[in-house]
Amino acid sequence: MAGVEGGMLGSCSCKIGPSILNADLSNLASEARRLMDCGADYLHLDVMDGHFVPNMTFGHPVVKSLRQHSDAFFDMHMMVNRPEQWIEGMRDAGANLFTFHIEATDDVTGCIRKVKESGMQVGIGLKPKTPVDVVFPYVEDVDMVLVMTVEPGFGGQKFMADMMPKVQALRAKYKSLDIEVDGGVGPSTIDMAAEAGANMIVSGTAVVRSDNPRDVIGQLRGKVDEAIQKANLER
Ligand SMILES: O=C(CO)[C@@H](O)[C@H](O)COP(=O)(O)O
Repeated sequence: MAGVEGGMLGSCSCKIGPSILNADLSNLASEARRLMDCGADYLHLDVMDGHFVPNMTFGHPVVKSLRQHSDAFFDMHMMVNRPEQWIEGMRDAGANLFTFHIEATDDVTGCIRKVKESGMQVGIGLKPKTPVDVVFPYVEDVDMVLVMTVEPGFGGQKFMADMMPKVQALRAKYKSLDIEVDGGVGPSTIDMAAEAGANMIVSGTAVVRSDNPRDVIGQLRGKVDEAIQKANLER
């Protein structure tokens, strides 16, 4: 079973992580199995506290239960205020990657350090209105940067193409950084994300509501692999 030691980041290869937000949450274990069996590389688990975002989902007790049924790499997207308070709980629940929002804490450096000390990998997320340069001072210390391509809080929203310059700016500066995009990503928008330089692709509605999630995951992977190959040839 994958625990907090389960490393996956660092190679800047294509990874597809379905978001379970719009899945059947009453059958989380079978949804997790279904998505991993369809070729997902990891699961993106959206934690919302009703304060940082106007929606609520679940916390570490649910993650701990899910861990009993899944070996998947758990990417925790912590849409919560004061993320520090949930580090230990998520680590004990079996989370692998703890991604907090830069807007959610006054102590970004301390939060990064605490996540690392817990043994989990660490990501920093940026809401759409947050400029990308605020994350630059921390990039060398984290495993991944998440560029939100919708306002966090709900699945099924429209992809914000105007977030792509942030991805491009990060990719131009950090060739081997894992860059994740999240929100409205599917077969009709993946080209923009892939060409901008994203390599970790969160896709919720487009995958979980599809009649053929395997095919959607394959399409997303194909576009990202193609863009990575092209970028490597151009270097
Ligand atoms: O974090 C969020 C929303 O806050 C995302 O993970 C979305 O839930 C992704 O779902 P789609 O936009 O792909 O439906």
